[in-house]
Amino acid sequence: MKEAIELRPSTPDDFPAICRLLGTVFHEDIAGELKELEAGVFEVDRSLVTDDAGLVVGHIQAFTRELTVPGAVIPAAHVSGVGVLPTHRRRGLLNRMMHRQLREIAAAGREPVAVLWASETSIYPRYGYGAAASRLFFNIMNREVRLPAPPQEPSGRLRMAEPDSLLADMTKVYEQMRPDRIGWSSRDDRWWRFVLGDPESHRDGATKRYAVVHEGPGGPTGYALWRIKDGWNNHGPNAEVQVREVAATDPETYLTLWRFLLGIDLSRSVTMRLGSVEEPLLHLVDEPRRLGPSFVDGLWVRLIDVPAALAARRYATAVDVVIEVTDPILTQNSGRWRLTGGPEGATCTATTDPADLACSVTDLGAAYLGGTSLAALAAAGRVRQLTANDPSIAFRWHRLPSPTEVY
Ligand SMILES: CC(=O)SCCNC(=O)CCNC(=O)[C@H](O)C(C)(C)COP(=O)(O)OP(=O)(O)OC[C@H]1O[C@@H](n2cnc3c(N)ncnc32)[C@H](O)[C@@H]1OP(=O)(O)O
Repeated sequence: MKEAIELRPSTPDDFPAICRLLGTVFHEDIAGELKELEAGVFEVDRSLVTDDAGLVVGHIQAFTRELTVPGAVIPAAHVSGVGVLPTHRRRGLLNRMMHRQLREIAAAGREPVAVLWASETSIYPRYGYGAAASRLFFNIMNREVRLPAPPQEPSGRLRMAEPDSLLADMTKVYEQMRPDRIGWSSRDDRWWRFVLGDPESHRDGATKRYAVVHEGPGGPTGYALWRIKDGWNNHGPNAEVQVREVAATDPETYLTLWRFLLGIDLSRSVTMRLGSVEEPLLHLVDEPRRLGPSFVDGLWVRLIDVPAALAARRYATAVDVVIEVTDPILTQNSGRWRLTGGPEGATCTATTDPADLACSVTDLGAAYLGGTSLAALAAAGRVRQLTANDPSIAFRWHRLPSPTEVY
């Protein structure tokens, strides 16, 4: 018998209904420029809807992008646009969409991992997604922090212009940095348009987006994107500089960009929602506490193909370990896997040898980018270390993951 609510691939004709649905569940109006931005990255063949007698009541999609992981850049399904209408919630529709999507990604065999940003942290562990990367939220009292003095003879200059006109420079900087920045996603032209998109509805009373590029003798070495929310109170000017992204290929550029952002006239605070947990700013200012940093979860990782994913990244130290994995959804991942490798590469094969470590696919996903320590998960009782062969250090990396964008 046909199920009352059908789960089916989307068609191009579904797009307006999908926008209405996502607008409803995320409490915003997806129209105008915002709808165009969504259309620009929409991949109809990676979108599923649940359909109740012709009405789109649920949606899930994936984007085809790359992700930087320790020592490698790999294909990763970027899952997004998950929603179920309030009239149809808690009837298992997300369950159905999520299971089917995971199976389809696995069957296609292209992407060893999937990633997402979670609207609520309790939703995704049940589907094998582990919290793999944190981000830092900064709320900076910019008049109360000092940066080191600028160099006597700066090696470059700042050039402010319309963001679109700086696209080539920003792309150059981003691509130079991306191979070594764990958690960064590839950005083709469509994704740069999405990142630079500036719909009025996202400004919340702030200005349009501004951009500045730092130009060194050999070309662009960094850029920053921000808006300003104007404000005045009894003390006078009280504007907030809202920093979206700062990318710099060298420390001098980084310092120059932050000196510029922290010094914008009439501002009394600078905020940044997607700071790296290793943001160099923490080590530059004289009063790091005045940066007002707070941790939040960022990127969630799901290992689609455990052996392929484990072999795709590199390891900080030599590793030769047997991991027993449980995966109730993609059951082909369940079993014992021998991971052998180190900084130069790795292999991972099925084994019948006894396990050194036992964990769920969710916890392995959490540890995959080197941002969550297996030892910390073991201390929480989520990972079981069964022998003295502990791969915790090998799974870390010289940089912590620093995802840059919510998609
Ligand atoms: C990657 C992204 O796009 S993140 C964005 C996710 N979307 C949103 O937050 C938009 C608003 N919320 C929604 O649209 C819906 O509530 C959804 C999509 C989160 C859940 O859809 P539903 O169809 O109600 O979920 P479903 O009935 O399949 O529930 C699956 C399980 O998740 C749990 N669950 C569902 N939503 C939530 C939630 N918001 N918080 C905690 N647990 C949840 C359910 O309790 C259920 O648990 P069980 O399997 O132990 O019984």
